[in-house]
Amino acid sequence: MADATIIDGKAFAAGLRARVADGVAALKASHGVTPGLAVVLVGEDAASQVYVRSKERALVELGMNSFDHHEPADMAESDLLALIDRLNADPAVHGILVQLPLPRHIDTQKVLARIVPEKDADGFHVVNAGLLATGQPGAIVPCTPLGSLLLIRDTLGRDLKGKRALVLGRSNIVGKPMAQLLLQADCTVTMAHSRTADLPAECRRADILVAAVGRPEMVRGDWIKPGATVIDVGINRVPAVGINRVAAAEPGKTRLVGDVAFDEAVKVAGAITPVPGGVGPMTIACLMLNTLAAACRAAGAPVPEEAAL
Ligand SMILES: Nc1nc2c(c(=O)[nH]1)N[C@@H](CN(C=O)c1ccc(C(=O)N[C@@H](CCC(=O)O)C(=O)O)cc1)CN2
Repeated sequence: MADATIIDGKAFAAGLRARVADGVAALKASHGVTPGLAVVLVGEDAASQVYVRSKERALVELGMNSFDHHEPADMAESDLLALIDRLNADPAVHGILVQLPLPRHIDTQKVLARIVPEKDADGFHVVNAGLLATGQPGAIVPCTPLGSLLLIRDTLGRDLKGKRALVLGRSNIVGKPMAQLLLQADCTVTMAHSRTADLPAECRRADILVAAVGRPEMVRGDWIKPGATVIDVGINRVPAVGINRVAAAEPGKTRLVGDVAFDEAVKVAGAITPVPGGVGPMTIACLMLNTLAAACRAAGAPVPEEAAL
């Protein structure tokens, strides 16, 4: 059997970003509005700093305003809530993003709930989760599941009716919204997690397998149905030689792996996302899309089709 098609998330994300840039220019021309995203980072988490810088750079590249708020790790929760109140009230801010994880002394749910739902560029607010779960229009969809769906559609076409989909992982920001999106697309959806009985057998039934469990290379090649579409959401940093290998790792050197054992899975799947270069780049591209969509809604302009599920 031929190896799987590699789903090039980096290339798809570049195309999506170009479409967002066109949309931004069109909104400026038609309504005189420049979309703006407030990017809030609390603390010095190294990975978060990298992601936030990428987001701020992307906003500027696409012609949008980036309102950067980099706050100290010991910022009081009440001060963060007050900042969000100010951003909620600022008409130049169409979207608000609070980079996660937040420092432990801050209640994440309380902070996310404070963002007004129409500026919730991440789609994490319970109102947006509720709109998505009840299939109502206007939901802002979380970026990673939205990006994953766009890659699935690009691979399999828009008609996913009757396909068996398995979502491995039940987080509020990936697993649950991903399952809702696939359900809305008329897939038969199973949600699985670390406690699921006979997980390999459950996975083997899936035409579409989305792995978002945060465990390096957990999904093995023989868990995959031949020809399945595999979307690997995991981004795990491991010692350079990797897990499950005998040789010692070079001290200090790391590499990224997904939740799927890629070298095994690529021999069985029909199509698969790599890590890096698969779902990851779609997360930031979809944040740009959600910001444009929020600005369009605020201006009474049509919302880009890819954001209006
Ligand atoms: N408020 C949010 N916080 C977090 C989110 C989120 O969507 N909203 N997601 C993650 C981190 N994240 C964006 O914030 C993110 C993760 C990974 C990538 C990405 O492009 N990954 C690359 C590899 C990058 C590397 O070399 O380290 C890839 O997979 O190709 C982008 C964004 C947690 N927090």
